[in-house]
Amino acid sequence: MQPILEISGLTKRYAQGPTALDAVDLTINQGEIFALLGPNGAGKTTLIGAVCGLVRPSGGTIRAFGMDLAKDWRAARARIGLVPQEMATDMFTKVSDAVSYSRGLFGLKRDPARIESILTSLSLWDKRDSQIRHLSGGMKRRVLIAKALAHDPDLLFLDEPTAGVDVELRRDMWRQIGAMRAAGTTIVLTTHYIEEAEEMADRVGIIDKGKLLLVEEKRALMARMGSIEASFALAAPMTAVPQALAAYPLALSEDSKTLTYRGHGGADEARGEVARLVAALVRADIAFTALDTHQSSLEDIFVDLVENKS
Ligand SMILES: Nc1ncnc2c1ncn2[C@@H]1O[C@H](COP(=O)(O)OP(=O)(O)OP(=O)(O)O)[C@@H](O)[C@H]1O
Repeated sequence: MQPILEISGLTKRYAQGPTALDAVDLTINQGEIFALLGPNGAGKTTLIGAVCGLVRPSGGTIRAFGMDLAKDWRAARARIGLVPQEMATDMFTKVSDAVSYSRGLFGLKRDPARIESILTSLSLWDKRDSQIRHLSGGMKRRVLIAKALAHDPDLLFLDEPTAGVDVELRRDMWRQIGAMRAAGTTIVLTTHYIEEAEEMADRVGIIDKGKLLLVEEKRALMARMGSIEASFALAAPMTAVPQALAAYPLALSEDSKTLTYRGHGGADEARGEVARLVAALVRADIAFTALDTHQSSLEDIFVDLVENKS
């Protein structure tokens, strides 16, 4: 895959604050959805700000589309879109004017057909003549996305796109983001909703206290660090794990009534292993009355990583 953004040794020390970014190296590939995960204050917004020209780095380099941002700033920035956390637009502006204006900021000609297409794709066309202040919180979020798309960026940053929105709108936003990727846009989003990264990202980066702790394919990460626990409630208590099941990592509870399996791997592997174990129990004539399984999620992995480093 072609790198579209190459960040190297990026450091930001705020004068009156902490080291918000500490020598971050990160490459974003063309066409991917990359989720940057981290707790509050981890440095996510600072990282986006450095790429989008809102934060002046203390050190390091950023190359976008092969251009050094420090030198070819304007040309590189023209191909980058940013959906910020908060709206800085004049609330009295009409939706379509706000989006047109954003396009104009990048020196592009007016293009009413393009604005219509963006507004339609975000279900905002009906609201095109409404002043932004009259829109619901969810609609305002969509306006932020429309404004970021107005100059047809190739690389789009979304800073906490679904913070504080209801579940329905969140799912809708995920669909929208999926559609943008399908249309060829590379997407970097920050989130502290792990479910969001789990649902959408191709790759995940975990940042904490300004340091990038890990960058990995989501599937590989979940397969490498994932785990599964399966507990069998036994029909009859047993005194020890039978020899026939010695090959499985099993533990018997103190009351001898529950047999628990703890294994590692991704969802598919884990399901296969539990299915084999069930067959082995049946062959060994061990009856159980209930089976309870827990598959670790990206959330468990994230908590493990961030807690172990702090
Ligand atoms: N303008 C600033 N001046 C001083 N310190 C700052 C400034 N902006 C951010 N910080 C600090 O830098 C650190 C990183 O902040 P940043 O906003 O990048 O984190 P974040 O991961 O985006 O957090 P959140 O999820 O809460 O938005 C925090 O400790 C924050 O307090």
